Amino acid sequence: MPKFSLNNQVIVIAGGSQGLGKEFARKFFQEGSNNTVVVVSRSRTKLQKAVCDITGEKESLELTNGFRTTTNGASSLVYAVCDLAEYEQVEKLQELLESCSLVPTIVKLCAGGSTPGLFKDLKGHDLELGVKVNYMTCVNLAHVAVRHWPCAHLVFFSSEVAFFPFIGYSQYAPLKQSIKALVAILRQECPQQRISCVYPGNFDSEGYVLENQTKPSITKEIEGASDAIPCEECSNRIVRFLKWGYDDITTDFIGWFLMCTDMGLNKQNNVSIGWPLQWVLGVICNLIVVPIYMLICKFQIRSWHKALEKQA
Ligand SMILES: NC(=O)C1=CN([C@@H]2O[C@H](COP(=O)(O)OP(=O)(O)OC[C@H]3O[C@@H](n4cnc5c(N)ncnc54)[C@H](OP(=O)(O)O)[C@@H]3O)[C@@H](O)[C@H]2O)C=CC1
Ligand SMILES: CCCCCCCCCCCCCCCC(=O)[C@@H](N)CO
Repeated sequence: MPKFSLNNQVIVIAGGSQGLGKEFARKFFQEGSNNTVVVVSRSRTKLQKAVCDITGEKESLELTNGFRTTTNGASSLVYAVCDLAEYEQVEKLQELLESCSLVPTIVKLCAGGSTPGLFKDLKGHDLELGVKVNYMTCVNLAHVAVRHWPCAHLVFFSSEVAFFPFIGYSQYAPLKQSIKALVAILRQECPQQRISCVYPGNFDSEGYVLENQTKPSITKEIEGASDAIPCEECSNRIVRFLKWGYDDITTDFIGWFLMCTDMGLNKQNNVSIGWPLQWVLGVICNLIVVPIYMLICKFQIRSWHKALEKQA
């Protein structure tokens, strides 16, 4: 299994134009050496701005046929426009990388985002976007990676809601649970490949600011246990865990605790921090703490519905 290092890597960052993806790009570019960082997303303008922000240059470089990395040990940062929800576009991206003799050693599958709201209030378009942005981007890129880059370390980004889906996240949580299932299967099918999965709690990104504009108050209330941390802090924690060799990663205490309650058959071939403790704590909590919490939660949701009815 490859050890995680910030040096001498070829890194593809899906969703690298903003938020956590951009923060990872900055880290590899500024803190590491001899890296080739490729940030990938749909929006050319966002990508160009992200690259310029990180390099401090006026111009950004697009990955094109014939691109060659520098040979002086410095890192390069380039962008590639690709809607990762479209399989053909992901294949084109792979061909482009191959034409530049770039074989990724790390793939970060950071694209994702939610439109919180009650299921009945969401538009058909929102539902489709939820599937595409959160799941199709991951499954497409993972497929190309497994076929063409069997030595690459894959880092998936799910969410704490994969352990506990709750009111307001119908457009999002089922897809983050799907990522967890995909990861479990890929670990069995590709034992030679390092496959990590991060289950972040809230962190303060562009996407987080946007989702908060439509987030129902009850959703905010329940997820209050996961205070938003800065992107940089979030990426630092993730890097630390990856360096220690953990492959199931949470970014705050409540996330680690939620994982305890979900240690069943999906926890094979991998370790998370304090996993023996997680098994034991999980058993006890599922017997005692979870039933009490579910009652409290049920009560919170019922009061919220009642208050809403009164308003109407
Ligand atoms: N912020 C939070 O509180 C939490 C976030 N997460 C997860 O962590 C990851 C990073 O989150 P965050 O930084 O907040 O995300 P942001 O919403 O800030 O950024 C999402 C990125 O994904 C890209 N993207 C979206 N759709 C596509 C697509 N079809 N093809 C290619 N790129 C795409 C966007 O770029 P563009 O628009 O240019 O395509 C953008 O760069 C996500 O998977 C998110 O679900 C998990 C738990 C909590
Ligand atoms: C005994 C059990 C106690 C349980 C307490 C429950 C607390 C739940 C906290 C969940 C926080 C979810 C954060 C992720 C949100 C996310 O993914 C979005 N921001 C999307 O971008």
